[in-house]
Amino acid sequence: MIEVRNLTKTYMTHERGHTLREVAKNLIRRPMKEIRAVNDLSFTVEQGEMLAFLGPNGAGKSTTLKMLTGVLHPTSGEVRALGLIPWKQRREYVGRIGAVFGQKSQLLWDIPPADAFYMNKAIYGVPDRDYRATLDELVTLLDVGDVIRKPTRQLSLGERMKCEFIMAMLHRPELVFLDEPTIGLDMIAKENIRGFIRSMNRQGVTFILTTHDLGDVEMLAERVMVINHGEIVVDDSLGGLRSRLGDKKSVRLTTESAVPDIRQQGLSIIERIGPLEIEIEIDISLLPLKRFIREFNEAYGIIDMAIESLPIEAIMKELYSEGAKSEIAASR
Ligand SMILES: Nc1ncnc2c1ncn2[C@@H]1O[C@H](COP(=O)(O)OP(=O)(O)OP(=O)(O)O)[C@@H](O)[C@H]1O
Repeated sequence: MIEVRNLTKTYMTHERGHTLREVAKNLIRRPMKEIRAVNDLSFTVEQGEMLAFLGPNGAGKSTTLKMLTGVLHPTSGEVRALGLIPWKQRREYVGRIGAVFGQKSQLLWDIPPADAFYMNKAIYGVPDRDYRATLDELVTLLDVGDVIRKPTRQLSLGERMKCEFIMAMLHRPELVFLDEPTIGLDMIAKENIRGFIRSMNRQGVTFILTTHDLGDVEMLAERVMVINHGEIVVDDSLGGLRSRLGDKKSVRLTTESAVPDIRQQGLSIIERIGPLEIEIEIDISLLPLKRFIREFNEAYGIIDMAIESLPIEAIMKELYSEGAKSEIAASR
């Protein structure tokens, strides 16, 4: 469905300088600096996949998505999506893809979503019967029968996001790009939107999701691609990602005597919750749980304990930090 080969994008910007002297000098000379936002990306996405495309701020996600949607020309490399070259066959391509940006609205502020939907019908040339059938299905799925007739400015964020999804799906796109689709939503609204995305995915729609909300990733994605400094750091299933970084557990303990600042292989203190309460991270490949519990019980007397797999946040923190690349490469 999508084939990306050696995709690279460099931006040329003016160097400003750090000191006042440099800034003044650079105002006259205007030296240029090259920023390699995306560096030699190659990957494929199959039809029906749900790919989370992640990375820290400035990693190159938006730049990649802009090239995949055809808004931006690459400096070099190739993209073939739905059999088309996005930035060359843009008209045909746009008719087959959809996009939802949590921070940008496609609706019009003063008119009801129902009218904006009708405008999109005309823009995409959706036949009457298809339009009515799709609208009915989406409105029922998202439960927005009354909502779509109110002016957009009167809608809650959750209601507006549901309408943004209808707007993006009315022409039945095969491939949909989502950028922070649940940003700012409460838990119920997030779950509604995630449920909708899942049901569209079950119907065969391919999704590429960019988000900083790891709840979206855990609830939606099967495959996770992490980029940093414009390069792929990881491309794996969510389960594979967890095991790749070692079998880490978070242990919350209440003890009879305070646990001191200890240094032990496979163990690190995450947080001191109270004088006798502590959260510890354990890599059980280095420090088996049984041994940890025995030693801690003997030394500090365990009163209460809760063990959980390390949340995906912790895994992402490692991947987003400098040096993540070498760590992943070493674990391969
Ligand atoms: N138009 C531009 N001109 C110059 N540099 C740019 C431009 N757009 C992006 N960049 C730079 O390219 C790099 C990648 O930016 P990009 O917006 O793709 O990152 P991102 O992963 O989407 O980040 P975020 O999560 O913050 O949105 C950054 O260093 C950014 O400053």
